[in-house]
Amino acid sequence: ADKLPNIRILATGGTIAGSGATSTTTVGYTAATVGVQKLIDAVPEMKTVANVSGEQVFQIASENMSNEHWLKLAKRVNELLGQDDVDGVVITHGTDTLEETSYFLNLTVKSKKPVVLVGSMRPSTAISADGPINLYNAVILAGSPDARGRGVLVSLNDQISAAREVSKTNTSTMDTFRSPDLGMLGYMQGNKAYFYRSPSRRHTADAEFDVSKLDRLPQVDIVYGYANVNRVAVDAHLKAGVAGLVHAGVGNGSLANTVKPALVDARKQGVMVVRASRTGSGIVTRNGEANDDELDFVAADNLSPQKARILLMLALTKTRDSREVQRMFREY
Ligand SMILES: NC(=O)C[C@H](N)C(=O)O
Repeated sequence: ADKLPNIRILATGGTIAGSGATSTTTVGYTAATVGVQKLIDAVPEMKTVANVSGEQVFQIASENMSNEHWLKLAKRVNELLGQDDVDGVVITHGTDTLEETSYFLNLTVKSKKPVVLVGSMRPSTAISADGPINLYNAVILAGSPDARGRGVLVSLNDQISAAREVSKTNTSTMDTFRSPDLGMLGYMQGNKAYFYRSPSRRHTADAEFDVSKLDRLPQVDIVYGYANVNRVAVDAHLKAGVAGLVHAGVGNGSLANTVKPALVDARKQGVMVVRASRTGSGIVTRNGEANDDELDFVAADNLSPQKARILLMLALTKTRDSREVQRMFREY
């Protein structure tokens, strides 16, 4: 067993650690009830592919994920990856915000060692639960030399995806994790990881963000665009003292006449404004549907509003200069 990789499993909750009333309960179950040792014991096959040990970092349904959870997790991952006796980390996580935690770690983990996020769509008590096979594959992936240096990875449903691109796209099917337009990085098949490409934006060891000394992050919120929208939400966030706002606009990040003046007011008060899109794919062009140079706004590139929020929070830990923030949105 000497040559097997040492993989630490950090458990955070979610449906993968959920249980239902019966084996046919696949909705209306309770997330985050099963502890990490039980998750490991359910997949004894892992012992043949890695030396696995577990640790419960917290135990929540991922709709309750917070900045504080992220800081705690990032610090722990960095601590572990700094140890010679840890070759990779697997994080079990609820699927609702899995894409957000992955991108946060993609920007804050300081190592080339593999970090793999995994979840499931069916609770552990269900017929054909997907958690055990997903966990098994995630452990193999985290122990694969080929996974090194590719940024934080997400693996469910026999697929490998990049933290920056992947999103939960369906409320309940097992093929819910997709990277619209850009596609996955590879497959898990026959106990092996197969890669076909790598993310091209900066990440992990090459990222400039450092959360090691932070115990909170700047407040950044999202406001949504839709027909008949008004400025109430922007004003409320402004009043609450937000440091940044991501506008999940229609189309190419368009701003309604009713909302634009509110965002201009926000910017004048020092709030950083990022224009994103609610469409789910594509680039929000700088100076496209709004004159960002003149308004001093930032365009989100092709980051979803929820991922733009994460990059903006981390950007605001380093700068209050909108051009510098725009540079980061080009590079990460
Ligand atoms: N499938 C899941 O994991 C959903 C659950 N609500 C969670 O994100 O924790």
